[in-house]
Amino acid sequence: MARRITTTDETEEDSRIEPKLRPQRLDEYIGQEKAKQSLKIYIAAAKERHETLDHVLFYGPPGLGKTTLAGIIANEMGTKLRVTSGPAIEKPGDIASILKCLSEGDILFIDEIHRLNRQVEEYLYSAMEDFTMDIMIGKGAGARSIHLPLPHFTLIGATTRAGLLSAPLRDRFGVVHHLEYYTPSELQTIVLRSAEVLGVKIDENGAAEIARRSRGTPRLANRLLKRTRDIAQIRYDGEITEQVARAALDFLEVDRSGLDNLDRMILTTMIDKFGGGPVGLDTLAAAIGEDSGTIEDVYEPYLIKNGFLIRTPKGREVTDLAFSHLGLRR
Ligand SMILES: Nc1ncnc2c1ncn2[C@@H]1O[C@H](COP(=O)(O)OP(=O)(O)OP(=O)(O)O)[C@@H](O)[C@H]1O
Ligand SMILES: [Mg+2]
Repeated sequence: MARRITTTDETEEDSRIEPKLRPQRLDEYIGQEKAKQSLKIYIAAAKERHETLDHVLFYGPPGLGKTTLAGIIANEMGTKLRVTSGPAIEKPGDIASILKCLSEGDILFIDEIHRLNRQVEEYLYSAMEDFTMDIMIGKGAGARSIHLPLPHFTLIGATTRAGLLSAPLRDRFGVVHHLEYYTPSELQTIVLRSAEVLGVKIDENGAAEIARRSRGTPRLANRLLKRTRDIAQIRYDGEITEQVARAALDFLEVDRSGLDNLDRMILTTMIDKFGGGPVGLDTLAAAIGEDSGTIEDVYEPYLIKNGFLIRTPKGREVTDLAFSHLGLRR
């Protein structure tokens, strides 16, 4: 299936443009007030004591700003950021060489930290807790383990699902924050800021229209801004007004609630073929030609969160809101 414009996963285009759009300081970071306020305090306190910040874990859906926050923390602490990811660290030797190269106060960012393998994870425990590591020297009968001190560092972990982290690893983070979906008004501010960085002409209402259709996700807001800019430039006079944004987003088939064709297809299939449900997940999957795991993990959460779909013991059911959104009657 073709990639959806509404995906919140990082695309190749996103990774080219995102570094430019990432806020560098806490004060430029919009929304996530709770996380921001507590980080502000912890950072100030650690700096005043000339200590490193406690290990930090961010969890929450893709594209909400976990990587961005890791960079901001390094900037605010005035330290170096070393970036890696769970799947990139294959063996204990890999993590040992990363840890060996850290300097006092450095920040180590491990993205997708739930994907660390068991052995690597166990290795991290002592590094996080007492800033030491045990390494094996030699082989066979002559092998011995030596105990090495490490510099004090801060580990920042990011994951989309905290539930996938083992308890011993989770417990070693002193600061844990869940990132929340953004409100339309926060996203509007983000769109206006990104437009400024990219040199795109846009007015308040144009930004609000993009924000409403961005599924609470800055990554998607930025992507829709870029696509809308292209359409504004070719079909209109370049400036994104509410009317231009509306026309562009309709053209991109992202509707006024942020639903795309696939979302609407799921809802209409449920209505046309199953009278709106309840319908079992597997039956629905077969009807739309997708596997049930993908429906459950990727397609359905946004529909459920926004009240278009509910899960009942008998299966999935569309709501009155879905009927009225599609202009249909029960
Ligand atoms: N609070 C914010 N203010 C402004 N821009 C933001 C904010 N949060 C995220 N962004 C923008 O959204 C984009 C995606 O953010 P980021 O890469 O940090 O998400 P993520 O949570 O790490 O996603 P993933 O789970 O896929 O790694 C970035 O380009 C950044 O510019
Ligand atoms: Mg990230």
